[in-house]
Amino acid sequence: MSASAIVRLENVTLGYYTIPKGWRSLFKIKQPVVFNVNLNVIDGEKVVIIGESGSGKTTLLKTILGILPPFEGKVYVLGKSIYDLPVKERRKITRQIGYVPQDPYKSLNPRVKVETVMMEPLERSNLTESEKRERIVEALRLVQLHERILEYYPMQLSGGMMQRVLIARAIVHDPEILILDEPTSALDVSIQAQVINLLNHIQKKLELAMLTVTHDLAVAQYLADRVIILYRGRIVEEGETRMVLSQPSHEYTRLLISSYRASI
Ligand SMILES: Nc1ncnc2c1ncn2[C@@H]1O[C@H](COP(=O)(O)OP(=O)(O)OP(=O)(O)O)[C@@H](O)[C@H]1O
Repeated sequence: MSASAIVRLENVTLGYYTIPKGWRSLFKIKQPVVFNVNLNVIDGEKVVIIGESGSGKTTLLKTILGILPPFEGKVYVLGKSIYDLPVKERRKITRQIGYVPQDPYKSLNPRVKVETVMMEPLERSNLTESEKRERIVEALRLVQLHERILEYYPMQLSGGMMQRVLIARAIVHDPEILILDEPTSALDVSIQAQVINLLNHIQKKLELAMLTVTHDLAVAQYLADRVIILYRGRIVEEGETRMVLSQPSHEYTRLLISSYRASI
């Protein structure tokens, strides 16, 4: 494996265990939803996985985040095969990932102040309270939020501000990679471009690797050095963004591009 690979998937097949109708819960069958995926995200690289709803994007992220062991294959994060490690060790590695979940409205507990949300990734660190505070203020500054919002509850924030809080929380512990699940899909169109610009700015400033999953070709166009097209759980095409979008080789990619063009 290359020394600078932050995330690497080798021949990964994964999915869920389901209980067939009429059977007791002892009897479970494997239901793969992602098949034989190979993926490599290197230091400082921006990769976007594009796929329609149900194609397996979130499932793929769950395995990288250490919460869904694959049926087959190896998942490396920061050079370690995470499912070959004891759970405690695995968590130590996956805590070095910054993660922004799919829906800001559902991801923030309405009864928990922004300050507590921001403190969470720093709980296990050796930093002093004032160093933690400094980190938090710096992360908020990077997402262009004032520290006074630490006293707010999520309900007092707009959707765009909630998303910025989630991005700030994902970078506050200085991760090696930022992983984003549909970072713009819950936001108003007018806010989407701002969030994309912000993410590009943060990625450049912190020199982070960034892995995003989305169904939205526009997100890929503005947020990816490299795109991966996922169709029904299989990678059907990948390459440099401009090349794939201008000269798609797979039928599904062509279809995605033509429906995107028709929508703008
Ligand atoms: N906990 C689960 N148990 C069983 N099947 C699941 C579970 N979560 C997801 N699935 C199934 O796995 C498939 C892929 O789902 P996944 O959420 O990864 O897709 P997605 O591309 O992220 O779509 P979306 O953008 O709509 O979330 C779907 O068929 C879904 O129904």
